[in-house]
Amino acid sequence: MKSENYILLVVNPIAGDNDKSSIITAVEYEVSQRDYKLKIYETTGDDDKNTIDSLIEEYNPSRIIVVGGDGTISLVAECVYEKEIILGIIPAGSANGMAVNFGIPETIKEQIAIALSDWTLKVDVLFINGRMCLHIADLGINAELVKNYESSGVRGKWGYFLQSIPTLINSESPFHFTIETAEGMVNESGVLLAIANANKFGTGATINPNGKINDGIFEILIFKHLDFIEIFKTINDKPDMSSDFVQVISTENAIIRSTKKIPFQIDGEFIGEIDEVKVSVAQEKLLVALPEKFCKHYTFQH
Ligand SMILES: Nc1ncnc2c1ncn2[C@@H]1O[C@H](COP(=O)(O)OP(=O)(O)OP(=O)(O)O)[C@@H](O)[C@H]1O
Repeated sequence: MKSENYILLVVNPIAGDNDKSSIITAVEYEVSQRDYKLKIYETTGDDDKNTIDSLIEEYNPSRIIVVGGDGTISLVAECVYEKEIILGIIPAGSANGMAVNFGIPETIKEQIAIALSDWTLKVDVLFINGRMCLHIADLGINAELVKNYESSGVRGKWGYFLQSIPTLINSESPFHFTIETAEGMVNESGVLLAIANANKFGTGATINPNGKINDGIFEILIFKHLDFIEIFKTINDKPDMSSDFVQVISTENAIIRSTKKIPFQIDGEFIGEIDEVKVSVAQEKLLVALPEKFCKHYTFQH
């Protein structure tokens, strides 16, 4: 193990379809101004988790900064889970839902300053059918959108939007769900069941305004019908949380069953069609460098 103070920079060269060299140069400069050494690792898409685990063993970094999309952030989150290694995020993917949710600003300069700062927060993570979820998973129409978007070949928010109209028209919704928690059993039909650790979709739409990222609970939201006016309001940050539009269950553990297999996504990655989901929360297990305002907000609420 190396004795110097290292930061590991994990770069996904294909994320978001854009060149990362100016970001790497800017990070190199900022790190050189501090008392750190930098080790850069470019992901290959093949066995990256094992390689990053070995680099952690070898370099003992105090911080890992990710330049990539939600998929790369999740990958590194698995590597630093329950460790005292700070995760820094420089969003460079196609949708960047986690960065939106963490209130990370748009400019690279600010993003680097935050990724290197001492403002950190320990956040909850969810485990859903054994997979880590930092942000939001869902069953139903949004997962169908993610699936159609991934297979469309059109990247970015525009591609996501283009897919939404045929998906909404062709969907087999409503779906029928049974939700089992320590509090009891709930039966409900809806077009979308979201499992939310946080409160925004990758598109920026607020679906869970009361969600807190470090409270040791998660929310299950069953949207009963997706009417276009309500979707529009939700995207504009004024969600209708009335009970005829959405039912909300807050809990620590749940088993969700559906009468038929339906599309399922975690953190923007389409997983498959399933009819049973087991969810639990692990409180404050991931140490993330976040904007000062965001950290203060959650520290004082907690
Ligand atoms: N060098 C590489 N070549 C090809 N694929 C790679 C490489 N490095 C990582 N990947 C793949 O990139 C994906 C993660 O991309 P990430 O989510 O970070 O960015 P993204 O642009 O938002 O992508 P997506 O739109 O697919 O979510 C993983 O599927 C991973 O296997």
